[in-house]
Amino acid sequence: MPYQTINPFNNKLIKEYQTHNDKQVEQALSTAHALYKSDWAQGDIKQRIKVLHKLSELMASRVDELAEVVSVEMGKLIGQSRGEVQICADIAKFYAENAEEFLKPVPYKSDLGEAWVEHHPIGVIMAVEPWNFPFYQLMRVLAPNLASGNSVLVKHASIVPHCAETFEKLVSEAGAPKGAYTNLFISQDQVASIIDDDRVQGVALTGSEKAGAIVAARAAGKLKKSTLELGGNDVFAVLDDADIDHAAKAGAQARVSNAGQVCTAAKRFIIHEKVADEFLKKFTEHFKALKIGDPLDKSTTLGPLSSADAVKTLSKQVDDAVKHGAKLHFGGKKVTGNPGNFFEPTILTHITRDNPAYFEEFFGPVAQVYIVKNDEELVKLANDSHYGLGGSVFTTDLNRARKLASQIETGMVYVNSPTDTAAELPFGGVKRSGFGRELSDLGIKEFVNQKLVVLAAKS
Ligand SMILES: NC(=O)C1=CN([C@@H]2O[C@H](COP(=O)(O)OP(=O)(O)OC[C@H]3O[C@@H](n4cnc5c(N)ncnc54)[C@H](O)[C@@H]3O)[C@@H](O)[C@H]2O)C=CC1
Ligand SMILES: CCCCCC(=O)O
Repeated sequence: MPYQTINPFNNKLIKEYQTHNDKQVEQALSTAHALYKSDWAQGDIKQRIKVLHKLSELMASRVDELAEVVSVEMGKLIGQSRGEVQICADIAKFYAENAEEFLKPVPYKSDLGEAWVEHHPIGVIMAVEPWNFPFYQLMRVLAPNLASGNSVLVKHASIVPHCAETFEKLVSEAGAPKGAYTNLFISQDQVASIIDDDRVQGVALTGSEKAGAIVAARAAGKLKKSTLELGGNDVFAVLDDADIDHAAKAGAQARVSNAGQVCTAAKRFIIHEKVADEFLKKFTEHFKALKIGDPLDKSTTLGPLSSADAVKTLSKQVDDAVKHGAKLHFGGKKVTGNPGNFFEPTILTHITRDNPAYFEEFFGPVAQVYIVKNDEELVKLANDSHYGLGGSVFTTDLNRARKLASQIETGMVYVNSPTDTAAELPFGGVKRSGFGRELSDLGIKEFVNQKLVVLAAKS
């Protein structure tokens, strides 16, 4: 698959990038491994933290320039792209300020003697990343691993090569030595060969279930650990005591942000029957008010999908859902008369469990609305999913919210807010949404050797 920059707003090809051959891959792997063996990785963490501080400063000082690269290449609204660049700067700064603390030796009380756990890098990590947050997904894997001393090789999605190349240049400009972070324009087969190589000790993937299953199986076959952050079908639950104006506005935004192409987007809206009519009316009003257009235009509130294929997939999913009995409450079609990859904001209701849509993730501005009688029905419906990534509960009763948050089978639950992300908070899911955690203290320990040392009490 070629690495191409095609602007989703008008489908114009901007640039095609040269792929890397096997000789170049070997060179990258050899350089990354040699760096892992060097004082850079094995020595004082301070030299690595200095690079993360610089990387954070570089990104924070170039928000507008970098945001435009994102919006032109994958269609994100310019304001949201700025937010993505800023959180990347925040993540680099977070690990610069906290990695030393996270990785310091941890003492253990034992009768066997003085005991502690040290944290050591394990080698070269292969990262496979998607297009939907083209800088954030890279920073999420680079920052903790650069801090711990692992070298990172990255295969980015084939539709965001300019983002991939730009990020690699930023890491180098921040002072990282060659081999610390290497972007590879390579094939899926080349990814498999890299995973097989003994110098690679871990694999991190964000993307689809299909890709995750293939890549994690390859890693497991070579007894290597992987972390997976995959699809989601997150609930947005609105209880009978919720602030409906707030929930309707937050819900619409949570569904259409990044044109709905977010693994933790609100996708299944589960509404208490007492407030269903009011919520649906207000939610629909917000969808009606959306303005499609150029992601670079600040007045645009709904951008294009990342590719023409993404529109085709979403359109077929909506048509199939209706064929199987779903009601099209609003929208439902590709936007015509426009060269861009635009799909109407859409609301589907009356989806029964035998409708394929019931279990499907819609990676676009398509909301599924369900109505329940009580909290018990809500939890049953919420957990009746192959996925388990994030979720939100809107209510004014926080005790009720705490109980529901504990009962919903996902990796993350937000109360009175859409699912979000921050450097200091773990991110990840369960079931077919994957395993492992990124960010926070959990993210930096996924690919370190947590080595026990014991000074025996009795010789
Ligand atoms: N969890 C998340 O944040 C994301 C989830 N997705 C899910 O993935 C679906 C498709 O989006 P895509 O970007 O096409 O996801 P994808 O899973 O096809 O691609 C993600 C990354 O994995 C790579 N990849 C795919 N198959 C591979 C293989 N066999 N071996 C090695 N690398 C492989 C891709 O080239 C890309 O770099 C979306 O509809 C959504 O369900 C997509 C983007 C982000
Ligand atoms: C702002 C939320 C980030 C979600 C990243 C993802 O879709 O994998």
